[in-house]
Amino acid sequence: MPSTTTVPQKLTTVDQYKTFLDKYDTFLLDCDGVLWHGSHVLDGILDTVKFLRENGKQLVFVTNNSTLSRKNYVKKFEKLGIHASEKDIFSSSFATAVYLRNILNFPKDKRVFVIGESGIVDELKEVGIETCGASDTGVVMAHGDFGSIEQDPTIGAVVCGFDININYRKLAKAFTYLNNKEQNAHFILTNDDSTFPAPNGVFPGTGSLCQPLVAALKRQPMVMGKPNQPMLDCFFSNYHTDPARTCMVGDRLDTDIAFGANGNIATLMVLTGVSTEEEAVDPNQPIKPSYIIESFGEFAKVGQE
Ligand SMILES: C[C@H](OP(=O)(O)O)C(=O)O
Ligand SMILES: [Mg+2]
Repeated sequence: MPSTTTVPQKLTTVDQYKTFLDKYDTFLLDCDGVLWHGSHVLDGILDTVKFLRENGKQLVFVTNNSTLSRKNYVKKFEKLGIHASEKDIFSSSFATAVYLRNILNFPKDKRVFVIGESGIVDELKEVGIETCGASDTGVVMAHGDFGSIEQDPTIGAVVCGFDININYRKLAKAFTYLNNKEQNAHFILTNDDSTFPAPNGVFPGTGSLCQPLVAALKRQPMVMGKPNQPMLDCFFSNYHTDPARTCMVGDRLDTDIAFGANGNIATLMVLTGVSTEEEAVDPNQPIKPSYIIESFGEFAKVGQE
């Protein structure tokens, strides 16, 4: 149940895998660091997904990666050999759109300035929210250009997600809108993952990219993704699974495992992403996984017996 167990159980044998799998009907699967690194599917994942589905398990994908919309995630999954439908994919860009529309009731006459990629733009468009800023990609500034950064009263929120082409101009515009106290624009992060795993290591993630704004504004943003309430609400308002037979599978203690703990479901931490086994068993670690396994692809061995 809640992932604050004192000692996580390390799964290492096929018998232990079987016993574990028999306990759960639904698996919430993190993507980066569990299923893949970028566009490189990890060993055993395709066979594991096939085996679990053949045995009636429900797989739902929950990713803090805001760079794609759910529609484009479906295409990514298909390209990588995994069938997935939009309703089974919860991305932080989707959670952001749901939050702006349903919780903030975002005004029709306002726009969102985006530091981020198409995932945010497309998901906000899906709920009828106009965006700007994404087109600033590649637009560099010269020291004489500060005059081109002007107030914009139509901006009701700044949303910051992973933006591989983040630049000073985007930060200067976002700062200008957020620093205008009368405008009172919302400051929203799709997720605050400090890093993300790529095939050749970890790199700065959204939580690191937005720090210039946090420092300049002396203001903390609202964060949508795991382990926070907007992503929890997004999943649990769409899926009514039995918490006792639902397990979150992730590679990060501070997002995935904390998300499972906040949702009062069991958690399985894999060692193919960011967090390490040493961190997970550290007595000072506040949130511990229920279980640990080398990789999610290990479960393919149950099907190969
Ligand atoms: C952003 C990305 O999200 P995930 O798919 O792991 O939630 C990551 O930080 O690894
Ligand atoms: Mg991950």
